Amino acid sequence: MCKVISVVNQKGGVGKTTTTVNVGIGLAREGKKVLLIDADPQGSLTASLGYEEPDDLRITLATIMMDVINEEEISLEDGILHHQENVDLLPANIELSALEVTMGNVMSREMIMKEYIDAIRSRYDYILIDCMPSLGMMTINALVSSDSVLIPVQAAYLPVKGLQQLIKTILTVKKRLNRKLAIEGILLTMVDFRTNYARDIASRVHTTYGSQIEVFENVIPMSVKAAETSAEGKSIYMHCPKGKVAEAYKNLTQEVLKNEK
Ligand SMILES: Nc1ncnc2c1ncn2[C@@H]1O[C@H](COP(=O)(O)OP(=O)(O)OP(=O)(O)O)[C@@H](O)[C@H]1O
Ligand SMILES: [Mg+2]
Repeated sequence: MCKVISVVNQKGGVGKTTTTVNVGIGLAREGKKVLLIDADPQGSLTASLGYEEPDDLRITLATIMMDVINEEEISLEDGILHHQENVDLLPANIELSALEVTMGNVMSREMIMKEYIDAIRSRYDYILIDCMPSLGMMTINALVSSDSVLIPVQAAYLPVKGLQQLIKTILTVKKRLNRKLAIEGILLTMVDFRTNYARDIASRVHTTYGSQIEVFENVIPMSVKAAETSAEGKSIYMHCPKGKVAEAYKNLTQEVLKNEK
């Protein structure tokens, strides 16, 4: 059985892409068959897996979704790239933003990505979708396609308001479009444990959301090593295998594995 997880937060720069890469490759290292989908026109996931010029790619998520809209036959191999660390990638580039505009007039526009994912999901154990920093139609499509949502939150401050908006959107999608949608958990990223401030925030997340929503036990420490990986085109496990970020993502991967399918 395949589990589809969207990595979502409408706030930018909170670690969505870094988490998608390192949980995705973490799951692959545990023997799981993994597909990563870039659902951000910035193409950061695509670039951080080593495809430095996403705009040069011919087939991307946008092409596939356009084919779904036009009811064209899709070959499931189309557009899938194979990364050296044993994950597959469906890339994205700037064309995705044009598609988001086009989708405005399409019938059942929230269900386009789901149609594709439902067709391909039997080939994988996990599909992770790296969402863009907005709650627009592309992110709604990802939520509709998913079994659960992983929410990275930057621990530098607690954006309570932003999180409430996000949780409201998730609950609306759950009510109207995707009954089975669950919240995988809130993940604290870029945590600096040298400051008490970070500890405060960690405990505030637990008190504000802990009972209602799972907060992952593992948090991701702030480290320049994490920032370097995106430029290297590989995971933290290859870039700095003995570091604390690799250890944190490894433990987080175990938590994800433990969560029921
Ligand atoms: N644990 C960490 N410690 C230090 N820097 C990090 C860490 N995780 C990610 N970064 C860096 O912070 C920046 C933002 O991370 P990332 O791209 O993963 O966020 P994002 O939420 O996907 O951003 P966007 O909203 O633009 O898609 C990147 O430069 C990344 O390399
Ligand atoms: Mg990103």
